[in-house]
Amino acid sequence: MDSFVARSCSTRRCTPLMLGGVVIAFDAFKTHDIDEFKKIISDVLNREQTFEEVRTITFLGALDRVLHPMGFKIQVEHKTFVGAHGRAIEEDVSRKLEQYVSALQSSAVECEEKGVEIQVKIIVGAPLIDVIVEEISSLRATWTILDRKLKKETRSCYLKNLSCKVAQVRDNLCLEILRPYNIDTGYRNTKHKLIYSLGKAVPLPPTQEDESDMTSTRSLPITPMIRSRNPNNCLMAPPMTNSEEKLVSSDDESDTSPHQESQGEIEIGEEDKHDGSRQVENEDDDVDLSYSEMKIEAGEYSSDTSPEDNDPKEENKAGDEVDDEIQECSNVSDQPFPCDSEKTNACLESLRSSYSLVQTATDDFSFDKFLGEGGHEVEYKGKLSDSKEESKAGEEVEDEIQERSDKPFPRDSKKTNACLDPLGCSYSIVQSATDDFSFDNFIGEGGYGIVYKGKLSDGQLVAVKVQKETKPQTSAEFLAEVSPLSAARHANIVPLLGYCSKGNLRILIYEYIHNKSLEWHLFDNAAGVLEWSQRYAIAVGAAKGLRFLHECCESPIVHCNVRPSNVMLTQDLIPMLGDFGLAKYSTSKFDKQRNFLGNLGYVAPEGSIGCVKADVYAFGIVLAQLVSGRKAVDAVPGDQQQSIREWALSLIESLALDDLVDPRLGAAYCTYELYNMARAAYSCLQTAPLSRPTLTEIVCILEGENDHLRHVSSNLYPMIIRAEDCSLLIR
Ligand SMILES: Nc1ncnc2c1ncn2[C@@H]1O[C@H](COP(=O)(O)OP(=O)(O)OP(=O)(O)O)[C@@H](O)[C@H]1O
Repeated sequence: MDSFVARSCSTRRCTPLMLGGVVIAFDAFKTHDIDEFKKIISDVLNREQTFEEVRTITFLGALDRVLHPMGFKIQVEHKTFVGAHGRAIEEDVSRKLEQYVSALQSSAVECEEKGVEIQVKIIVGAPLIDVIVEEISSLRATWTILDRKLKKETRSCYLKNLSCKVAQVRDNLCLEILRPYNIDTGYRNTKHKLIYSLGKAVPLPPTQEDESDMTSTRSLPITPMIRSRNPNNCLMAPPMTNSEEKLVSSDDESDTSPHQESQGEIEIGEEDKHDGSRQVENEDDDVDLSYSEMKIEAGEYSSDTSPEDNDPKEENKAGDEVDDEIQECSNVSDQPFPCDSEKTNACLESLRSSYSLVQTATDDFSFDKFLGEGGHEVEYKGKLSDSKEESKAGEEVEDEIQERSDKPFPRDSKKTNACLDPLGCSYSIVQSATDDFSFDNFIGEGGYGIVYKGKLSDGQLVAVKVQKETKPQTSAEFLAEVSPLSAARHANIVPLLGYCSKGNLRILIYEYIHNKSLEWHLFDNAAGVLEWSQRYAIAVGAAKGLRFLHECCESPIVHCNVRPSNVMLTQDLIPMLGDFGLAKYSTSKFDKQRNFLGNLGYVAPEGSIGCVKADVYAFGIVLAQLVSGRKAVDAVPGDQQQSIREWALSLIESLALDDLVDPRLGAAYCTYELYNMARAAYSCLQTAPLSRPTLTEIVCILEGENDHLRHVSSNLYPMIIRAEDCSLLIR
């Protein structure tokens, strides 16, 4: 052993896996104490007489089943290594590999002194025994050590099929030699049970110098993950074929030492083949782009780090005139709505004028200007006049509305349209904008009110929502309640531009969103079929909007009515959440019952609608609808109704994710995004509210920030939590 060539730390870093040496085979699905593995290493190093000429110790972990992050066990077979299952397998393998590599780093020092390399390889395939034998043959092991947790009854099979020398770990952790000589088994490596593999060398612990290098490249793993690349599946390493063996043997000709590099098996970037010290980032560049987003890099995720990737400069530009609290949100990278555009501000300010202007705009809420009605409001079309005289007259007439001035509108009032009262919206403006709430301007009626389309004097289109019934409250109380809603500005939130009240009438004025609601796009016969990429983008955008309401406003805003009809779409299909925070305004028993029934498919099992976890549940239903194109509650034969939740959860639990997809899409969908959408929906639809994720977590799941799942409740992701909690025990 003393004669072994010492290698420098830098060359160890990126050394491809080596052939030969001692292979320690273990069942990677089971929990292992790393101290046991370290003891095996010490025993091998100390028994030079037995394990002569050892240059490499390979920990070969085999998986014939993996624990899906959703908590199910997946039996691995070739046919399961597709789509969502494939991703789950890949993630599990990556995670395990990183854990073993980092746990074995301290032993790498001991090995380095004796010129021995340690490497870890995780292989996936079934049956376990076949895949292990096949891989040991490919690795050309001189010795195989069978871990004590491999099934004892299979020992004779290993002995029969392995041509190399064989030892085993006994329960007292001592090594026992089973066969100290090679045999010819006639094994020809033709079974190809291996489905997928990933391996890499265990590096020495970083020196101080290395650490400073690493800080400059952020918290990248100490050693790079070496991935096999296959034209058909970039992460899949096929069993070594004869031609690959030849490739290795041709290298052997120039290097007669047993220290051979398996170039045909674990493929890395060209540079790596020549220069082992290549930087990690470059290596990742070699990974197929379609897979790069799913890469898991230990330690890179911080729960403090926002996954948002918006350009902060753009946000700051917009932020000049945005409220302070919105600025705070932009600091955590939530994109504020660019509400300071001149046009928006002018309209916003114009809408803060007196009730009389609304009255004028809608011809005193004439039926002609009636647009539609929600459960809470009636919307009228109104036409605004920008004449100063009219505004003045309106203010004089509507003294009552002056009440509102004791609750100043919390926004910048510098840009006040000269003709309007900056403290609230004039009724006459709304009245005129909606042509006195003319029928022509009626858009529709929802649970809270009737909605009218309106046009302001500067041409801006608005949706005017007139509450159908209101609880007794003063105008001041009303304004105090809605002003936080009007302060909520985000790219995925329908801006509340203004509001006014007259007597019992409560009016909310929103920006008009041109392209109808998600409900229409999913379910109306006149709508075209939304493409998969559009659905996925809508899911992510809507989640960001809801995240903003829950997590970025001064005090959290519970939407209370998350459903496709409240996801409005722009012409570019950007989703905008509307109707948020309104449920509390509904007072009549009839409306409450109507809203409850209307929302039936979206109400969480605990029956609450006024808390963030209830919003999360409803969002899970929306996700399932986006994927499947199904109604929240569908009629099934026999006058029965089936909730989308039951239907979707049973498919997700049986991992039949492809069956979730809207049949109108055929095969035109991305399996990775489907996996993320299903995973997010599954988490949202948990029965226990506390098991449901936060919106930040949902965005991470949707965008494939899988490492973040470890922050989600342990009952959903036991495997991940356990591994994290116990550094020595690896599952
Ligand atoms: N900002 C908006 N821009 C354009 N159309 C809108 C806007 N807000 C609402 N609408 C339309 O007005 C109609 C009524 O909407 P409303 O939100 O009141 O009812 P709903 O969403 O059908 O039910 P619910 O009150 O339960 O949310 C719907 O057709 C909706 O698409």
